[in-house]
Amino acid sequence: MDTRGPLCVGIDPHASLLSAWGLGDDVKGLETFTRTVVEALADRVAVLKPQSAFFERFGSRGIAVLEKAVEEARAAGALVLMDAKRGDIGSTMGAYAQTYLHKDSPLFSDAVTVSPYLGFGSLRPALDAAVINGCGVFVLALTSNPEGAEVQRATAASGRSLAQLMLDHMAAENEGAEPLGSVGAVVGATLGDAGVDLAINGPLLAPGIGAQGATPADLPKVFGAAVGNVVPSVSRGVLRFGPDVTGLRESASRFADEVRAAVSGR
Ligand SMILES: O=c1ccn([C@@H]2O[C@H](COP(=O)(O)O)[C@@H](O)[C@H]2O)c(=O)[nH]1
Repeated sequence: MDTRGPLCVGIDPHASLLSAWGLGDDVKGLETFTRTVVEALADRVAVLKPQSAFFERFGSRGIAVLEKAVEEARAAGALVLMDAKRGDIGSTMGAYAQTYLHKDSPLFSDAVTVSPYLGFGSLRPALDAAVINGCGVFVLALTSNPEGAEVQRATAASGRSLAQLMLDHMAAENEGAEPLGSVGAVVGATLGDAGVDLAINGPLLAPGIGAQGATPADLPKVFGAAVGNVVPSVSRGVLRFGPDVTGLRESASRFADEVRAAVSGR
């Protein structure tokens, strides 16, 4: 993030994008789409975020495309954040941790998104694996979709919102870590003022820029004093400029410039 700027670009091979790129909605189309994005961006953006669902829908052959993309993106110097939003009882979380956060796994990634809504403690195997293996987890706090609020803004027994309760757990995990801890939060860029304490001493993934209507200019309002720790994420907003490699690069570069201007106030 220091050398490349904080932008994260999502790899979301929607059927509609495959079609717009002149590709089939099949494994060959998926492979061409993914390779094009990785070749265009992995040597320049800080983070690439494959959305696992779009690969899983093609079964084992889709997963094979995903494995190759993870390996090639990391080899080109991008961090890979696997957007899989896993969450389960602790014993099953252990298997998810092995899938994404263990070095000998074919899907080993720099970080994975997880859901804490089976209880923050259920994430323990992933939290521990992240620290041991030098990786990260991004925990859902306040998601970018409007439906999220009915759960995430609900009041917990402590009187805090559920999202704040989760953020407080994240802050405890990251306490004392420098420069930032291994536990990040997912907080949508679409929220207006987030209205929670985001001082978790960890990175803040901000999806929702582009197709969901948020812009980089919204980041200071949503994140306040924590804006310097934000990793803004755009998928369709960049991908719609493909398959032209220059189009993809220019679009990512425009978003990166807008983020820089918004965060520095210039
Ligand atoms: O709160 C969340 C968490 C994750 N996402 C994911 O990010 C991308 C957004 O894609 P766009 O095309 O930029 O809208 C997608 O993979 C979501 O599953 C999110 O949107 N909000």
